[in-house]
Amino acid sequence: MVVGVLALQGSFNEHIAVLKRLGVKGVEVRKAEQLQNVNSLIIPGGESTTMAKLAEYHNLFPALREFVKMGKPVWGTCAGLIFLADRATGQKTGGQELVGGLDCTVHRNFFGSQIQSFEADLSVPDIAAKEGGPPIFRGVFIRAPAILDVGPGVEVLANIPVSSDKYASSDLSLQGQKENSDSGKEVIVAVRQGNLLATAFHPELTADNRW
Ligand SMILES: NC(=O)CC[C@H](N)C(=O)O
Repeated sequence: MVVGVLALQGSFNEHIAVLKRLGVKGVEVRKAEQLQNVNSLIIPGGESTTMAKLAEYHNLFPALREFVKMGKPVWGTCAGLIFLADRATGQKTGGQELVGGLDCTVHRNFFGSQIQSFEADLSVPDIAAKEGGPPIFRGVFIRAPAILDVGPGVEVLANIPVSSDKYASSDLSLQGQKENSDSGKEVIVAVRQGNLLATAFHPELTADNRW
């Protein structure tokens, strides 16, 4: 198995290092034709507008869309999640091109600016059931996006509580977002839809390899 890591910008080195740790061959992907030599792909975190500009410059979008459509496994982390989403809000003026394929709406920089980056324990029962280990995963959120809604074919793998002021100032209050058991609100931060996996956080920056 050869895993490609989109290496235009962002945390691609960190993903390659984890793959190495797992004994999996990871290769950097910068050109469309390199996608033909990999079985699956990781789209790393970084800055999605910059990454999209670089992908556009290298004419990568058609090949990336084709890769997703072919049903090959693709995992997007953070900016990579934004790439995979069918719909995005909170974009810079003029928006940005998306690969799409993942039936969800993602909100860029949902939790605020860079200094509002944080770590949080996430409840991950599905991951624990499939991969073993504790039912908790330490999520590293760096100027992270959040998923505001998902289509019926999307499996939610992790949520995070959102404070009521954040909730009131976001698009969420309009969308009847799910309430958690403590009557707080939550947003989605990890999903799976068939061959696509997406996380708003950065598992490659932790020692927990389950994702
Ligand atoms: N860590 C990340 O990938 C952050 C994503 C970034 N805020 C963006 O919108 O592209």
